[in-house]
Amino acid sequence: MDAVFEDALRRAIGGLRLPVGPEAVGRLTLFADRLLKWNRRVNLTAVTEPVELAEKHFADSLALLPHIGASRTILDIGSGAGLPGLALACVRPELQVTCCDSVGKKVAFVKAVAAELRLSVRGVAVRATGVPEADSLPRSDVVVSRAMADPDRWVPLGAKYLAECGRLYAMLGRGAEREALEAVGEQSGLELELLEQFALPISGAQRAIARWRPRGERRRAPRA
Ligand SMILES: C[S@@+](CC[C@H](N)C(=O)[O-])C[C@H]1O[C@@H](n2cnc3c(N)ncnc32)[C@H](O)[C@@H]1O
Repeated sequence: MDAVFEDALRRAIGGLRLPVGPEAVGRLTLFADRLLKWNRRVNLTAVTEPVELAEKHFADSLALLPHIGASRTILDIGSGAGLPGLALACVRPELQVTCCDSVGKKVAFVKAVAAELRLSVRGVAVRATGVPEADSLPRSDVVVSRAMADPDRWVPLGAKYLAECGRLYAMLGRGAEREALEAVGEQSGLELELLEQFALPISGAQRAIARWRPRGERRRAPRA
């Protein structure tokens, strides 16, 4: 992977004030290098321009870091080539991360990079159906999807995988409407706890992170 990617990644991480050390930048750069190499024979991503890849995929995925606190387990449903799950594990190797996707070749890629980096990331090739045991997917402290489905479809599905005191996240593009996110949460017994709208620092592209908690749970510093 070239220096252009690494420089853009550092700039984007700095602009978002994310806690990412030099060793993690090294792991993320290796991840990006393998992504572009695999992408020549297996279609994993449409974004191959280094600055765009660094900012719009990698740094954007890492925007979840300040929110996950002391959580120990993360389930990324529809992780594709490992975003955000594998990227988060590059920065927080102590996390137990499960990346799931219905496309086997994407999961094969995640498994190969996780093995090379010796990260505790489990790849599961399955179409998540909302039944954790049947899907062989763990209930987790953080259940997240990025660009996987509209909140209307994601929230009722993702809610089924929450561990006790867990938090459900959606990583969204522009156009996240608070009222709609509140309503979709209510239908699944959840309460919208956070909606953070932000701009990526290089392109100015708009992003949002939404977080729901089980309704009625006492407000506290979340584990997630
Ligand atoms: C647009 S891609 C996003 C990939 C990745 N999260 C990212 O941000 O680059 C959506 C992915 O979700 C996967 N997907 C959609 N529905 C799924 C389901 N029910 N279970 C598992 N994977 C699913 C698709 O196979 C696809 O790889």
